[in-house]
Amino acid sequence: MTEPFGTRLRRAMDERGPLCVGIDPHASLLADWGLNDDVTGLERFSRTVVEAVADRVAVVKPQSAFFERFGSRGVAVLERVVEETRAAGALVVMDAKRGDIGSTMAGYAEAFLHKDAPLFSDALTVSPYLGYGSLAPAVELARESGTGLFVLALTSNPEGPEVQHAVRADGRSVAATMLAHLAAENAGAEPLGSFGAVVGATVGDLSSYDLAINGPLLAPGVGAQGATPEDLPAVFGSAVGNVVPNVSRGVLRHGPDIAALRAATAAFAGEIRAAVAGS
Ligand SMILES: O=c1ccn([C@@H]2O[C@H](COP(=O)(O)O)[C@@H](O)[C@H]2O)c(=O)[nH]1
Repeated sequence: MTEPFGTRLRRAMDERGPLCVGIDPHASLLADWGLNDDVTGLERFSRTVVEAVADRVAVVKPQSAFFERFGSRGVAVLERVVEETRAAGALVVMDAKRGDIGSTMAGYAEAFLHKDAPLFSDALTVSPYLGYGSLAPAVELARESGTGLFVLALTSNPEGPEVQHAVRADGRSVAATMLAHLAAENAGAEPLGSFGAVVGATVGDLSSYDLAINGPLLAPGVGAQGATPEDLPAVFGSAVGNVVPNVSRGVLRHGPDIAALRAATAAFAGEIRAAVAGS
């Protein structure tokens, strides 16, 4: 029986620190690395990042969009990235942001969370904006396969609040409702639940939100989007110990040199550790 994702993630965070490095092969980054904007460039880029970081960070988050844009050959590269990352000891959070009616959601869940799937990942980002209940097949399969979900709650982009801050008839915001659903999923889980929220490090004051969901908080926005490791304690308060900060371009812009990628990763990891320890 596979250990639950939350258990595996807690251990990885304790051993390696909480940093998640994102693999986002933007066309502009491929060019900066001297690579062509084609499948060969994609493969060289992403496997270089895996070699540089997957043996030292807790989590790697491939951004599926940048692989899908090359069609089946790009997805084949993504399969190798997942396999090599897991072999090097990091957990893979597949950032594919899937969300659909329940019957179709079952298909997406099979694609990423079934142990025999070519893209089997430790966790998947999902969108609850067809209604949280539409995610039920993914929750069920995640429980069976020892994987996890990260549900978009308070995203890092400036457009998010128009949906996520909207107030429901019961007076709760949409985002607070998602957090409450996650707290219910994770009730009783130890040391950490497997059902996390995506909460951007850029979103500012979260004091009106209950982030105590007993699950991980994936926090994109550090680096290129303007948030810093020092911002984390103020944004996440007492939940900061469960935060998995993601940095993609902030690390990737230092490539293709492996030593430079590792130095940038170590610098972010150190700043995050110091900020969390001092909070
Ligand atoms: O709210 C969200 C949810 C996901 N993301 C993703 O994280 C990375 C951020 O990349 P940076 O280069 O560090 O800005 C990217 O894959 C986004 O799709 C997010 O930014 N915000």
